[in-house]
Amino acid sequence: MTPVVSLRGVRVAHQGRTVVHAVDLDIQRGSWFGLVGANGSGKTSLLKALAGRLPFSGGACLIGGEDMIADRAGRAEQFGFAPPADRLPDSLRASEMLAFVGGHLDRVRRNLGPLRQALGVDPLLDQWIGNCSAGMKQRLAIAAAFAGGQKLVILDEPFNWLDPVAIFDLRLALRQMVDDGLTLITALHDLHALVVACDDGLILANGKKRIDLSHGMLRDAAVAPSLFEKEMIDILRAGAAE
Ligand SMILES: Nc1ncnc2c1ncn2[C@@H]1O[C@H](COP(=O)(O)OP(=O)(O)OP(=O)(O)O)[C@@H](O)[C@H]1O
Repeated sequence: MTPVVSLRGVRVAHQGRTVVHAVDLDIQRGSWFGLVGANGSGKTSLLKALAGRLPFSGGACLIGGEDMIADRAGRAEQFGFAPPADRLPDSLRASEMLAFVGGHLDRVRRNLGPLRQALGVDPLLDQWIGNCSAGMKQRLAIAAAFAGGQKLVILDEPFNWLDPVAIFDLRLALRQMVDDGLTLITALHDLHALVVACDDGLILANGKKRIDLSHGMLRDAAVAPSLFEKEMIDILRAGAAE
């Protein structure tokens, strides 16, 4: 099967310092890809570049078979991307922010599908964003990534700040959307979420690919999660020590 996203040797730099080094990855359409790595390992930089919020400084980026390495605006159109929850505009109501992203609130509601219920979006719509708690802002940031209706969505640590019920409901709703054709790419720190939700993934260490997490590895991990956790922690510790 041809991957919908294919990266070859991509690099990302901040102020001339390369923080993502020659990463290769392939993501299949209708799958959930999990990116794992230590703090500062380059996950956000890689995801922002893929979503067109940063330039790549080298490599090849094929999306739907089209080379988009130099087309930041094109990548930004292709991907729904959650803004950082603490950067949402305080002076807007949630409904205004979501309508701004999605064009019209009715369209936003349709695009959210099962997330509308899972994130409890409706009771938040009339709230001023500046009056929302950290978890409420996180729900709105995730909703913003889906408001435009893209079939490729990137979420950077989506479960941060959410309460246990919201984490559970969000995971199930996202999985349902992936099973219905969404391609989802998430940075994750939670190895449990990686195992129960993701189809494939990779571990980044110091901006380099450490290992691919294949579908088979993640299915085996679901059978022996403690063993998998220990192996992953050893890999992450070794990567951080290099
Ligand atoms: N705006 C920036 N300007 C300069 N350097 C940056 C900037 N953003 C990130 N970096 C650097 O890039 C490297 C990778 O950071 P990045 O945020 O991509 O890591 P991460 O894996 O997402 O980390 P975390 O798990 O803590 O969110 C770090 O060394 C960081 O200091």
